[in-house]
Amino acid sequence: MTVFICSLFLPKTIQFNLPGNSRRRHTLTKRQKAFEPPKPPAVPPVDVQPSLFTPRPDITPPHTPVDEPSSPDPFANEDGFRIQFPHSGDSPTDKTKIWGGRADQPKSRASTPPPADIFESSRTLQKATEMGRRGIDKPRTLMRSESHDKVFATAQWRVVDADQGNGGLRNAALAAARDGKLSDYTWVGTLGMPTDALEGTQQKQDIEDTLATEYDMLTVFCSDKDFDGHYTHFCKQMLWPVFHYQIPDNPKSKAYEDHSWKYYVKVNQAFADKIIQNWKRGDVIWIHDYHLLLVPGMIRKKLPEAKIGFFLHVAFPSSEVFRCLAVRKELLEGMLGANLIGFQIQEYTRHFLLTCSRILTVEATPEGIQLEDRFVDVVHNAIGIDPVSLNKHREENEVRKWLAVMQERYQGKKLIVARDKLDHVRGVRQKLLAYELFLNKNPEWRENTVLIQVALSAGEPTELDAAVSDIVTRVNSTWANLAYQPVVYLKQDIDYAQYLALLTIADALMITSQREGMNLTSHEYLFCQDGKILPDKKHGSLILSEFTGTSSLFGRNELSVNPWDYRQCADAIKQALEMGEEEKTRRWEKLYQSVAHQTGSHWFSEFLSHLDRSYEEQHKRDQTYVPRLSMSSVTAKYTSSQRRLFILDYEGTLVSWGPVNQIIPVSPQRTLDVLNDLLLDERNTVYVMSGRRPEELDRVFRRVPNLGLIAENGCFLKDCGQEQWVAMADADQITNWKESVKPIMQYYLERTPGTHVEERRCSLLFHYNNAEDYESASRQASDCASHVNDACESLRVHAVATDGAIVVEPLDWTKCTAAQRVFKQLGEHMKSDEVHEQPVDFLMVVGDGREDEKVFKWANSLGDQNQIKNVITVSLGSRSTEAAATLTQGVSGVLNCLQRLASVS
Ligand SMILES: O=P(O)(O)OC[C@H]1O[C@H](O[C@H]2O[C@H](CO)[C@@H](O)[C@H](O)[C@H]2O)[C@H](O)[C@@H](O)[C@@H]1O
Repeated sequence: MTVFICSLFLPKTIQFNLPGNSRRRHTLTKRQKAFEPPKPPAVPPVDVQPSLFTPRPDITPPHTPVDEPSSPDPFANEDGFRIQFPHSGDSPTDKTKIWGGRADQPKSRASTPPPADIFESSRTLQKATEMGRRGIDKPRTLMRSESHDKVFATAQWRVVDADQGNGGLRNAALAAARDGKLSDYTWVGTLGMPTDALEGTQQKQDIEDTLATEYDMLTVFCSDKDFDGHYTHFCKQMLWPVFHYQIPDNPKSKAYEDHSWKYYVKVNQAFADKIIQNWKRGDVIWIHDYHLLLVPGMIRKKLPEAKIGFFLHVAFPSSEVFRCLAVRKELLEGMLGANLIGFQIQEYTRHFLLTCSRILTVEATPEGIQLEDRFVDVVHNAIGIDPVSLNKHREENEVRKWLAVMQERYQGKKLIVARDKLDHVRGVRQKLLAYELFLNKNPEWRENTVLIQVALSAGEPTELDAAVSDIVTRVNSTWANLAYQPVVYLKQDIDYAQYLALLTIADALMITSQREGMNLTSHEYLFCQDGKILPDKKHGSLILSEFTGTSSLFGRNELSVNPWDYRQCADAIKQALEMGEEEKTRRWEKLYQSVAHQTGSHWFSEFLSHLDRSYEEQHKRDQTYVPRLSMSSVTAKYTSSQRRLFILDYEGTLVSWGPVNQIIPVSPQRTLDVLNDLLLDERNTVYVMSGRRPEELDRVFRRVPNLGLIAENGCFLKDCGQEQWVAMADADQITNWKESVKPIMQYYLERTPGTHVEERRCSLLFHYNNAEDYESASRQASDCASHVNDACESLRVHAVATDGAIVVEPLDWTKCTAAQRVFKQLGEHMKSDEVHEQPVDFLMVVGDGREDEKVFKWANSLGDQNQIKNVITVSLGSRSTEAAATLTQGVSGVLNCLQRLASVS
């Protein structure tokens, strides 16, 4: 059994040894790489603040990017997108490596050809500058042309760690494998670099083979243009902002444009195809994140039996935001191809369930989504870090050396640190403004506090870069002096050793994301603050945005802030720096517990075990798995029992479905005959259950004396042989919620021609089957349902979608509660009877709908607990079911079955 871990980027990629590239670079030892002397930049970088940080002769600070003259953009493709190369925003991966650009990789062909006078070398350097990477050796001048392609087709290459992708996921998988929780696994993903130039070459085949055989990695190749449209445009300009609440009301938002959708589909399809080609029965497929939302559905179409998990690492927004996406249905349907969908925290799970119920008009329960033919489990399970590897790496010499440099450099200063990707979502601008306010308000802290902000480029320079740089300049020019610089702003990444040193020496970490799925930097910070490496620096404070997933795990032991509230953030900085040791330790200990408990390895194995359970459970409910009812077995059980109880659904089971909005005057004679025949045997008790009103059922069954009736899905009960109906539901409660729901329904009614509202005693129905425009009416109906569910949550009612109608009904009285009452009464009735051990020794439940599932479940549990010797639960139709048997011949199959039982003695 193989576990396929599918993420957009493989943990490995390819580094080419290009002619003209310095060979020295490839032969450097790890140590040499870390301490190689810097090459001074040709032009001082514009966006890096002059720093007082004087390097010691044996330690090399990072290279600063080189400013290149601006030139036409050869990376723009025909759709006007710009090729961008992704890079990591979570913690740097835990290997010392060159945080290099892509000088050594093929250029994308997604763009139109560059003007002849543009040399690739300058483009490469510009890319490196943009990407904020470490200095790179200048390759020989290359044109992006056939000859350029040939260079790549023949160049030597090697497999290296990729610096893009999800570091948290990678670390969790490695940790799970190390801990023995994951044995045979194969990664599926792209190389995260342009590959058109390799097309048709032996090189490409060799790379693919090497990754497959030596690294257990399946490479997904897609054209540069598809990748660009998928990642740079659809993922980064549409999904990423919307998933992080950058609402398309903003005139600059691109969320309404969908011309890059086709690239998103293509890349998702390439992933699905790769997995389908390699899948074997019993394999597990686990797909990760918002880049691959369609893959579960695409695989499900081809492999209905596959075990598929999906985990969303980023936030899932409120349904009000998600519904702005033009392809909202397709995205949700894609995700619902999985057996289990995971989110980081409960809030995202709730949003997803509600969004599905609104947009797809499907039934959402707290456990998941009931589709017509399948159930999809939905769960929240937060990712964590890997303390074991973190512990190992922070012991390394490089970390200690950087600590020594920083201790000396920042002696007597309080350090607030941060490392974020520079996009709007991460709230770097808000953080700097809050810091500025803090310095303005607290003169006593000026000259004693330094904010070290590492900012990773998020692609092209934007207005945000300029705005952030302006604030940095303003703060520094206001408060700096010859010996002090209040903000150290590094618009580039740092290596892992520096990162760990930064987290260890900090007095506070400040995260002000406007939204973020989780935030593992804060976990790593807490871990590094245990005082093991620097005993006199420990238990630093954590200032954390309340809009991160992590914040919901930390129980306010962090200094929780709203990043939009600058004053509060500024006060939090002061509080962090002035907090007494005792309070710092108390808070840190609690936070550390969460981090240590919820590790990446734990997350990984938990999800996979949950997927196993969901898959098994869903298969039990699967129509193709649930066996057909065996007539001989049911007959044998029937004849061997003395006290039989039948609970039979009415419409769809004993008669075909009639128009829901019309009163049915009579039942077909055959149904009435079969029921009467069953009741001829006095060992039989028969109840019919329905969503219909009591008076309707009275009319329909007036010629079946001794029949028990359950009306309005359990709100009314009429026992066998009784004249009177018993109201099960609390009348006041019903009146109360109806008062709230009616105006909501009225609102939608007025806006949707051809719909009507039906009032039953205990439920309200919004019928749209005969609407003039069915499509738009069904959207209105979903909105109506979610409106009711939002507004009436506390009133113990819920709105559910049925075929052509929204039904609002109470949560506390169901067909199941009525069936339980019937069973209880029979027990009480028979208490004094010593002949029989069980009040009922045969229970048969037959149904076809959503409301019948609860009755099946309850009945099965009575059988499991041995409270009833023979339990038979039978479902009709094609929905997934809790029933133990199915009948495929519809109503006539049910009537034949009951008739046969009635005819045996
Ligand atoms: O920038 P991308 O390549 O599109 O990827 C998005 C981000 O993915 C990873 O972060 C996400 O997963 C983390 C672990 O579950 C979670 O902590 C974070 O909140 C998510 O956004 C990756 O670590 C980031 O660098 C990427 O930007």
